[in-house]
Parts: sequence; structure tokens; C-alpha cells
Amino acid sequence: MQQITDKVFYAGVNDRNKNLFEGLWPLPNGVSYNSYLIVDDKVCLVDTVEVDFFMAYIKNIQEVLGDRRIDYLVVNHMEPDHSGAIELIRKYYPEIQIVGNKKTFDMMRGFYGIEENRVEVKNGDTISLGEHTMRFVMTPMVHWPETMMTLLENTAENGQPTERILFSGDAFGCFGALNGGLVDSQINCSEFWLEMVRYYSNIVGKYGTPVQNALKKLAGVHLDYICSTHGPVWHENIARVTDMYDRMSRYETEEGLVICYGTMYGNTERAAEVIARAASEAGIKNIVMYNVSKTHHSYIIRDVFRYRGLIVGAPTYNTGLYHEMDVLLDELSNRDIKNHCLGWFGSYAWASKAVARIEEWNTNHLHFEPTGTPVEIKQSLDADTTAQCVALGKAMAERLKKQTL
Ligand SMILES: Cc1cc2nc3c(=O)[nH]c(=O)nc-3n(C[C@H](O)[C@H](O)[C@H](O)COP(=O)(O)O)c2cc1C
Repeated sequence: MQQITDKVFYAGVNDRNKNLFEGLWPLPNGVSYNSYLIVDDKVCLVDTVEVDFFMAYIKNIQEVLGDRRIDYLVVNHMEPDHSGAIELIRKYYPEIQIVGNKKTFDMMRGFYGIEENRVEVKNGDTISLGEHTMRFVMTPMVHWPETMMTLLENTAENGQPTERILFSGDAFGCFGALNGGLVDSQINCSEFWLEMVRYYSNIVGKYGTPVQNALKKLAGVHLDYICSTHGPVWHENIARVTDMYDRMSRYETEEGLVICYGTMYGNTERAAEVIARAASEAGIKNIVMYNVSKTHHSYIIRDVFRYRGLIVGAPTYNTGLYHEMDVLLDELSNRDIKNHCLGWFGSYAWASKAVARIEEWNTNHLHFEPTGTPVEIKQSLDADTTAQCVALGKAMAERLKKQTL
């Protein structure tokens, strides 16, 4: 049994079996589905877990509660990795009242056919559990329309709560199973920071404005714990994770460059090496390079959220753009990323299309600031195109050094 405060317990589970979260995102270190129990005069369960883990989950709950019944189930988020166990929870606790907002219940009807024992809440509504009160904060599109957060406050005599716990749904969550420890102060969090960026950039990244709106609603509220639905409970690092969310949702980046290329026979790759060397010589320290066919795109997208500069290059393939690069540019376009510079290059053997196609992606979808002169390499690098690659790397470095976008 894992306890967070005198009244709040952990009931979640770890998934070290799944290869791809949402069928898309690699889980090298697994993932946790977090669920919490508030045990006050009334008992409240906050979110559930993916249904495959139900037997482990119900044992966790019973370990905390014994035969005690659960009065409420708060559903902060309807994504099935958190709502999947609702139907089974209702079988064990048939009188449980489900707390959600109007959109939660629209989805609950569609996903699970549940229409009864519902308590509908709006932004700012409260439910008292005894010594603690739950306050509901609507945070639509972080990252589904029904998303909300639940702020648990103790009922202080002078009206000023002395303890606040935010059950934040997927916000502030990250990939990575919990290996024994739960609260950040009990564990070495180093592996979680980049995984939080990867989680945010790939899954929530499109919704910067709704995240900013949510952060505004929480501004000035002193929090003692943030209990998200994936990864550690934040206690010591609350300022760090809220600052990370603030910066990521404003698409704020560090000085740095992602160079990403597709290649079959190495000519495009050689050009990427020349560009990287030139950017490095011009003073850029943070340069990461990826072969788009080798590295899962979620890691590339993560680093695009970290660094302001992006240079992409790929061969022409069947009168189009090398497929993996097309896919990556589509994925990046889908995330409404702002405040970035883009350079590009490509190679071909008889009729070039790659460079034009990358430019189309940028003009029509990405809208990054075009930086440097694109380079087209026929068959292999020669002195001319080598010099153009040097110029492209240098131009990007100079642009990144200027800071403002
Ligand atoms: C299956 C295939 C399709 C290709 N299609 C085209 C094409 O439509 N137009 C063209 O100019 N070159 C085409 N090429 C040639 C490559 O674009 C060219 O050799 C390029 O330099 C390869 O870059 P790399 O050495 O980085 O793999 C094709 C090559 C392959 C293997």
C-alpha cells in the first residue's frame, strides 16, 4: 500500500508489457496508470486504470479500503487507459456515484453505456468529503474536450486550506513505470524529465493554448502535490514541472538544432554531416542528428520541442519525397509548433522533387521561418554543393544565435 498523505493513497498499476502506447509511442521503460483513493468521511476514487490490469487494481483498492464502500469516482479524463475500468468498478461498488462534467457523461454513454449514478459538475463546483473538499477545474482540450482536474483542499478552520493536492489527469504525466517509489522525493527522477517532454510533445503538444488556459486557472494556487495519471507524484518538483508545461505550451525552446535526414545510400547523410559540422563550427553546442528511418519519430518530435532550429533532408523517391520524411513532416505539421526555424536539403539522381516537397510542407502546413538557402544535391556531393551545405549550417547557426523569432 502506498500512501501520499494521511488521507490519500495510490491504487495505480504499472504496465511493462506494452510496446507502443496508443499503438504509436514506444515505452522503453513502461508506463504507469495512476489512480488514487481519498479516504475521508466519504471515500473517493480518482480515475481508474486500463481494464487489462483490473485484477491488480482491485486488489490495490481493497488493500486500502478493506470492506469499506466507495462513495464517489471522479473521472477527470475519459481516455480508456483511465476510464477503462469504470464498468468493472461499478460491478464491485454498484452504489458508486460517478463525478464528471457534461462532456464526460456524453462520452461515458458512448463508450460504456453508463447513464445512472452520475453527479455532473461545472468549473468551480465543490464536493465535501469530510475534512477535505474537492474543487473541480475544467481544463478542456488538455487534451480531450472533457478533460478536467480536481483540486483537493483540507477544510481549515480559518477558511484557508493548508494542504492542496491537484489530481491533474494526463497533465504533468510522463512515460516510465514506477519502480517502487511513487513520490518524486523518494526516487531519482532523471529518467523522467525527457520522457515528460516526449509525452507532452507527442500527445498534448498540439494544444498549447488550452494548456496555457489551464495554467492560468491554477496560477497563484499553492500546491503540495500534483498527482497525474502517469509517472511520479510531484512534490519537490512542482515548480519544475509547472514551469516545463508553461514553456512547452508556449513553444519556448533552447538554442539548439535538430538535423534529421532520410537516406538509402548515404549521399543525403553525408550532406547532413557537413551541415552539422558547419553549425557546430559556428558555435551551436546543442546539435542532435537523427536518421528518420532509424529513430522513432516520437524522439525527433521531442527534440524539435526542445530546440529552435530544425534542418531536414531527404532523397527524391518515385517523383516524391522519401516516405519517412513525408510522414515526419506530417506529424510535425499536426502539432501547430511555433517559434522555429527550418532549413532543408535533398538529393536526387535525375529529376528532383524532395526539396520542392519539403518547401510545400513548410509553406502550407508547418510555417517555420525558412532559414538559409535549400541545397539540392544531384547524385552526390561535389565542391559546389558541399559549400552550399556549409552555408546552410552557418546560416542556421547565425539565425539561432540571434535569439528572437
Ligand atoms: C526506389 C528509388 C526511387 C527513386 N526515385 C527517384 C526519382 O523519382 N527521381 C530522382 O531524381 N531520383 C530518384 N531516386 C534516386 C535517389 O533520389 C538518389 O540516388 C539519391 O541521391 C539517394 O540519396 P541517398 O544516397 O541519401 O540514399 C530513386 C532511388 C530509389 C532507390
